[in-house]
This record gives sequence, C-alpha cells and structure tokens, in this order.
Amino acid sequence: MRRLCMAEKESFPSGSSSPDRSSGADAAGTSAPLAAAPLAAAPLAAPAPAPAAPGGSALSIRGLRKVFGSKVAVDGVDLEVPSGSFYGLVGPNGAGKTTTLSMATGLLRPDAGTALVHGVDVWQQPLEAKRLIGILADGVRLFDRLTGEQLVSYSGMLSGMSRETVTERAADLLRLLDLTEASSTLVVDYSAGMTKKIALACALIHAPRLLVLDEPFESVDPVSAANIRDLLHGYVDSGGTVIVSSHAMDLVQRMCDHVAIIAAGRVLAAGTIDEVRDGAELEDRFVDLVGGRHHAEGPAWLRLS
Ligand SMILES: Nc1ncnc2c1ncn2[C@@H]1O[C@H](COP(=O)(O)OP(=O)(O)OP(=O)(O)O)[C@@H](O)[C@H]1O
Repeated sequence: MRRLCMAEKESFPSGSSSPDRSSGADAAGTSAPLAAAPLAAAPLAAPAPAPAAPGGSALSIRGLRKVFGSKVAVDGVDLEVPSGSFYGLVGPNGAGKTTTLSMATGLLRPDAGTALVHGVDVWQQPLEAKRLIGILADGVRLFDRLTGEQLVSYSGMLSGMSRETVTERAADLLRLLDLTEASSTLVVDYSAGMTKKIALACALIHAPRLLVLDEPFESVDPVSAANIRDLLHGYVDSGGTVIVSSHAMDLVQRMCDHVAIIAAGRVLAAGTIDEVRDGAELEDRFVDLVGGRHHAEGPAWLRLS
C-alpha cells in the first residue's frame, strides 16, 4: 500500500535500487531491481529460462516475518508455490498479503525468513532473482508523467531488451489490455483501472518466469478482466507461474488451481483449491477459517423502517 513506498526506501540493500528512486530503474514503480539485470529478449508468452528449481517450486517461502513497531504483520509464513501453478493468496484486510508478497519479491526486507524464486534467494541474489519476477505491486507509485506507451517501453528497456523488441511487445500489451487509444495519454490522467492495466503491462514486458500480482483486477472493467484472465492462463499454460492476491473468492476459485488463506500474518490453509475448499465453496471455507462474521442487522438508527 502507500506505506509500502516508505518501507521500500528503507529496506533496499546498499548497491540495489529503491523502487521509487529517480534512477529510472522502476518505470513501473514495481520492477526497479530489474534495471541492473539485462534480460535476453524473449517472446511474451515464453518466459525466459530459469535455473533448476528444487522440488519444482516457483516460489518457496520459509519463516517470513515482518514487524512494524508493535504490529506483527507477517508471523512466520511458509508457502510453496509449484512451478506452473495459478496461485491465489486470499485473506481479510490487514492479513499480511501485501507485506508477504513484498518480502517475497525483494521490495521489502524481511525481519526473518527466506524466499527462493526458482531456487534463487531473493535477498542473497537479488538481481538474479528479480530477473525472474514480474511484479504488480499494490499502491506503489508509477512514473506517471510518462505516457502509457513510454512507461511500458522504458520498463522494457530498463530490463535490457532491445528497442525493437520493446516496441513490438509494448504494442502487443497495449492492444491486449485495451490501452492502445490511451497510449499517448499521460499515466497521471489514467483512471484507476487503466493505471492498474498499464502497471500490469510493465510487469509483463520482460516475460518473467514468475508473475506476482497484488489485486490485479481491482477497478478493472469486466471485459478487460476477462482479457487479462485469458492472457494469464496462456502464460501459465506456457510454463509461467502466477501468484495473485485477491478478495474475490469466486474469481480465485474459478481462476486459480492453488490457494493459500492467510490471516493475522499466518497461513491458515494452503494447497490445491479442492483441498482447501474441502467440498465447500471457497468463500464459505474462508469465512469459517477466518471468522469475524457479525450476523447482525446493524444499528437501529440504520434501519429505515
Ligand atoms: N509500512 C507499514 N507500517 C506500519 N504498519 C504496516 C505497514 N505496512 C503494513 N502494515 C500493517 O501490517 C498489516 C498487514 O498489512 P498488509 O498491507 O500486508 O495487509 P493485506 O493483507 O495486504 O491487507 P488488504 O487486504 O487490506 O490490502 C496491517 O495491520 C497493516 O496496517
């Protein structure tokens, strides 16, 4: 969230770039560390080769922990995200989803624990790890005085791709995300949904092995959301891995093959969708596990008759 911007500035190791520094490393507001990591040009739907992944995990998290003052935001999270999976991360507001994903992708330094992306330690080998990751972070600022096309193109060029490849991919992404008409508009003038989509394009342009998307469908219209789902399914079918945090349980149940339910900084359940929902609807299982339903009609003053 907005707070993340501050945390990021403090959390980057010396020698690596904070996502919102003016180095230009983070045209997407999300992928600054990629700037110093030249990437081989690759077709959009064919993620770049990755080091061998022990156990076939795209992301392996062990004992991640983060404390803000007296608030334990993430309290020893373990997660195993299989390579080639479409993984949903769900939890109530303030559960620690954004904090967990930020630590797992190198945006926020953990107090404890490790995160391996395809076997590469995100905090020990940050540049190598970040080549493998595309991030749509929630609430991180973009370079919004660029046009949509410039923002996506610079994200690609900062990843080391040739201008020709970047131009081709940027045009593909703008078209797929229904942003071609708005390609010359400054991002600051975009709607919330358009901003989300352009940030997604920035996360995709270097064809990462792992896509981490925090609330990618928030504010996005239904047609664009359907197009994005198709795009992501095609990416997963080609060998990529998607982790998506969302509050839309029905969407996660339909779209993902794995899910983890997180609350108060801990994982309450994780596995395939069928394992976690255990014969019930995912939403009902979520409410059962997380609790907090009030079953009240609200205060008397709010009842109009
Ligand atoms: N930089 C920060 N400083 C202080 N507290 C923070 C910071 N970032 C997160 N928190 C706290 O950590 C907890 C987890 O926040 P986080 O944003 O990870 O939750 P979330 O599951 O993503 O929530 P939501 O679904 O509402 O987006 C919350 O209590 C939040 O207030």
